[in-house]
Amino acid sequence: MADNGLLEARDLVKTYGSVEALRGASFQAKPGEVTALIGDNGAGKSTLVKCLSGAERPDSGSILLDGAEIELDSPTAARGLGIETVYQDLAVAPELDPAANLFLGREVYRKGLLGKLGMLDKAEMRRRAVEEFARLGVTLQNTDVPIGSLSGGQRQSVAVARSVVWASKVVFMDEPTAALGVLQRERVLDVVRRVRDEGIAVVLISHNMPEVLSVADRVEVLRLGARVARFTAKDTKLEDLVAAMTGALTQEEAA
Ligand SMILES: Nc1ncnc2c1ncn2[C@@H]1O[C@H](COP(=O)(O)OP(=O)(O)OP(=O)(O)O)[C@@H](O)[C@H]1O
Repeated sequence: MADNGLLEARDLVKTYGSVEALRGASFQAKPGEVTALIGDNGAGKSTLVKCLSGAERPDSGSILLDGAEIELDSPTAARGLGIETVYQDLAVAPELDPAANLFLGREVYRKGLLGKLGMLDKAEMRRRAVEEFARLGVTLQNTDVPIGSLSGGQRQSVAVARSVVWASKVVFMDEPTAALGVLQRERVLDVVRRVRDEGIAVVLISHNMPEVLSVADRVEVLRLGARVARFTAKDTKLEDLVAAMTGALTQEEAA
């Protein structure tokens, strides 16, 4: 459980050749809140998330966790600080069962002879997976089958759970409900809410504005590589979000 985890980006600049993907972008994600990161296509959302999850290095600007400046030179470094990312493209291994997916890359081994790593401890992984799925409210029809045979919503819930289980501070979710039906979408959003309620800072990247307003506590808007507006979701209408995304409404000076 996290009781801290304020993540901040200050004035991030990132260029790809002649393209300025981020032009002094700032951002804040607070513990125990869902912060939606929205913006039109090409606004810089993915680039910002990549910088904040260690997949890209900004050219300039600073990143702070709990008020202290941090260097994120790899996704492993970010994970080491409790920052996890759920990608849009469902990073699960379809041929493995849900428990094995939860522990993918972080497998539990039994102690072998002379302290060497022994066999995979499947029973322990399964026990912990059942516990974690219950905690996060992930209900699976069958936990003994390859995840590829589950529904899209169940697969996505496992993908979300997999990052969340290891995240102690911040989780980025890039369009976690894209391509899901209405009921499946609700199930994934319930998992998102539970994670938030455990005190993690959840960052939701979404193009679905009704979904943003139903699940987010705060909304930060990027436009042309800079933050242009911030909203408290409960006081905000869909039109306000659209106005900020298109540039009709500007609260903050773009860098
Ligand atoms: N690896 C790259 N090489 C060159 N240009 C890039 C690269 N990544 C992003 N860009 C450019 O940077 C800008 C911001 O892209 P980014 O993907 O961050 O936006 P986005 O807000 O996530 O958009 P979308 O909603 O369409 O996914 C775009 O103009 C994009 O073409």
